[in-house]
Amino acid sequence: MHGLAIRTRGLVHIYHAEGHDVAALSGVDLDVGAGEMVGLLGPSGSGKSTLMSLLAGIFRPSAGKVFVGESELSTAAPRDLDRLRATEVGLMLQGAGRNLLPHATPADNVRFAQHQAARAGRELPAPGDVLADLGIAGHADAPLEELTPGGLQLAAVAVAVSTRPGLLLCDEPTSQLDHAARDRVLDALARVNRTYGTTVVLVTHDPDVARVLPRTVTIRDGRIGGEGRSGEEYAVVTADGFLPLLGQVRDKLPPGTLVRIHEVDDHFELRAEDGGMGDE
Ligand SMILES: Nc1ncnc2c1ncn2[C@@H]1O[C@H](COP(=O)(O)OP(=O)(O)OP(=O)(O)O)[C@@H](O)[C@H]1O
Repeated sequence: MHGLAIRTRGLVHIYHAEGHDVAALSGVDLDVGAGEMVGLLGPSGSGKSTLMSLLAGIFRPSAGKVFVGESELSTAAPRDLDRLRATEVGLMLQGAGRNLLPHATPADNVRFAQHQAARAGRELPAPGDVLADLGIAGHADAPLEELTPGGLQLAAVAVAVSTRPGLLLCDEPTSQLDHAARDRVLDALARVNRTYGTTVVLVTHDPDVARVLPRTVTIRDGRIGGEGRSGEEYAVVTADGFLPLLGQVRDKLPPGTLVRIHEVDDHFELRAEDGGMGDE
């Protein structure tokens, strides 16, 4: 068991686009325990892919800190980031094809993905074993054209876990798959998580996927807007003491509304000053 924990503090990322800057993340405090499996949800453009890139050490944050295991990625030397990506962090980009060499078999793809880690002296599993874990050993030496969309996605997972990383990051691993293929890919990710203790973070837009994940984190406007536990939604108090409003409550408490929070016995009541609208 060798999962890596994630910790971000005050994470900010600004893209310097032509003529204007875009704040993609504006203060993300996220803790993921070693060996957790977490879904990252949120509307399009909310900052999910940016967060994944920062966790993978592809970008450096404009401000704030990112810890993956013992490594602090925002200040790590480029060669340490290279080494981490080659060995300890598996990244699966959106769309199976972006993760695979088109003219190589699944086994060759896994071998190729292991190359840098082998040079770094990491002990590596046999490509056949990696593919067997994902249930596609039978296609190890088949041309990629012979694989179904679900099979291709599993081959992409195999590439991402070819070095038995401590952290696996997957950007929409189940999009564009039918339900049976989606469930096979989800099962495979859950098996990797269970068997090797790999920490898994996956971006999804699919409510059915979100429902079966033990934990989800929703990004809204570049911040953590809520968390889910087995389908139940919660707001999360930020490190600096802010509490975002979720869903309908947000419509009922427009900006500028004055609220008081009362502690009553074993719970809190939130009372708006304009006549009780939005009680509780
Ligand atoms: N290279 C870039 N240059 C400028 N702005 C960017 C760049 N990449 C992303 N953005 C902007 O940053 C914000 C966050 O984008 P990001 O791709 O992280 O969101 P997302 O939640 O992953 O969206 P989606 O679900 O559509 O993939 C958006 O406003 C987006 O337009």
